[in-house]
Amino acid sequence: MNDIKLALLGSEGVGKSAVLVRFLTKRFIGEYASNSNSLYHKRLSIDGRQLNLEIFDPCSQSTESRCILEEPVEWADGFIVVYNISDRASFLNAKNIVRQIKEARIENCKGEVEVPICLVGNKQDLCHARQVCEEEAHSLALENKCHFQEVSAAEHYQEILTMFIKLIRNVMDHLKYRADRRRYSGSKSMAKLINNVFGKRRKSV
Ligand SMILES: Nc1nc2c(ncn2[C@@H]2O[C@H](COP(=O)(O)OP(=O)(O)OP(=O)(O)O)[C@@H](O)[C@H]2O)c(=O)[nH]1
Repeated sequence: MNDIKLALLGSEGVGKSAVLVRFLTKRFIGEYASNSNSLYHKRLSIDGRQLNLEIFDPCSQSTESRCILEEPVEWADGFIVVYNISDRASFLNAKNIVRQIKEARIENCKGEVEVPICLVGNKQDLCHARQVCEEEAHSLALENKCHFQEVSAAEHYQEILTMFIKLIRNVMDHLKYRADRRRYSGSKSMAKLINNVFGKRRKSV
């Protein structure tokens, strides 16, 4: 069973919990009384593989909110960065969060730049009050090699499901790539070691 850890990040009130609850329960629940960070668990099967999914949903109002970007960035394998399409400030914050995730990964993971991220424009049903056009968000996603999806947690389930599945597949590929790279560099250093120990001797035989 593979463990996959995801974190939802974004400004207060953009609908992080609503997006997550839609994915987990297929339902939209208008208000959440949560005032603390939450960790959700879900088992699912993708491409014939059993996955153990853990999803971190931080609460913006919590006193622990200062660590919102510090801990999940090290902990998570993939990120869902949410903004509200009718709130430009939340988009600018999302942009900042994407940049911070990338910077933290470069620092913590020896220059690793590729991070599975999905940029999500929520509250698509409020398009009459739109402050962020789809093209602008799409360009931001392209620049940062992120997935991008506009959704409405209030109205639709399918887009949210598709978005999660895409991100999870991306995380699975990424984890496999990292494991292969580790194995390859491990076998390369083993080959070097063997060569150092036996190489010269072999020459002199
Ligand atoms: N119109 C509309 N409202 C939404 C949508 N998603 C969430 N909301 C509303 O936005 C408000 C905030 O939603 P939450 O899911 O609590 O947002 P959050 O980002 O988890 O908030 P914090 O935990 O405080 O950071 C609630 O009143 C939701 O009902 C949506 O797709 N459309």
